[in-house]
Amino acid sequence: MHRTDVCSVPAQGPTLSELGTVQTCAEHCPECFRSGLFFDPENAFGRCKQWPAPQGRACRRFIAEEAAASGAKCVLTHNPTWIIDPIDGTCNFVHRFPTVAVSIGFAVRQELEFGVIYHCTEERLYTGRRGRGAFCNGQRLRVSGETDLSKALVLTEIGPKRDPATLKLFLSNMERLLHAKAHGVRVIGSSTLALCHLASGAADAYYQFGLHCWDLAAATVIIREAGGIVIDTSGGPLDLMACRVVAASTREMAMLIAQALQTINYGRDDEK
Ligand SMILES: O=P([O-])([O-])O[C@@H]1[C@H](O)[C@H](O)[C@@H](O)[C@H](O)[C@H]1O
Ligand SMILES: [Mg+2]
Repeated sequence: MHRTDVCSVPAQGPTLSELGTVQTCAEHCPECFRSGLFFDPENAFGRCKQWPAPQGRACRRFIAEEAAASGAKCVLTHNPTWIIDPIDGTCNFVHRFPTVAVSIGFAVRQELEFGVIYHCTEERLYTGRRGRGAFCNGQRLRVSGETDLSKALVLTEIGPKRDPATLKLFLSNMERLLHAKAHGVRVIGSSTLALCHLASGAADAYYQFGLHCWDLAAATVIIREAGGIVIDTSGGPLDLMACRVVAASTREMAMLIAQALQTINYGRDDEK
């Protein structure tokens, strides 16, 4: 992915460079940034002095859905890492259901620094940078702040497994939330965009088993910067590689949902 591909996205909001991405890169690794290596995956291997990689391996790394599908390992090291889902909502895309996004997150020292999610059909660019806020086409994002489940719109996604035991757990989790009187439960077919709806206040909570780090990385920064909470389904801190999440507009709401859920085991991204 070249910088110009992202920066030419037709949106009224901040471009990636306006967002501070370029500065982030420059701060983290001035030498690579000056030499232009930062955005060039072809040249990104073993040439960064700021983060010398053992045995000449890449100092800037990429974790991406299609790379993982071709057998690449998902390992989040301390090196600067792009975490990419080139098309989220693939099933929607195939059916021309217009809920499809591109998601790009960036982590340094295992800390999520910024995220960009582009809702292609709506031309909405969601951005978030740690400590600098979250925006959609230039408008500041704020979560709803809802704490009452009976007033909450809760989003989830089905996940890829369709065996009877998994489906039973999935449906039973939804049933538990409906029994707990959630105002509504929705499945829209794109975890990244569902998480953006939470960040914008259009939904109040999200949970899922079976999503991946590339579905979560960018959205996590955007939600946190919009004032929301992103945690593990156990109620503990988020584990980006654990293929599960609860996100909500408040900690209270996140804990209510975490406590209602039965675990569906999808393994870990970094053990596949
Ligand atoms: O395969 P993909 O369309 O990029 O991403 C998937 C979608 O967001 C889907 O709704 C969700 O259930 C999966 O967990 C995601 O991995
Ligand atoms: Mg995806």
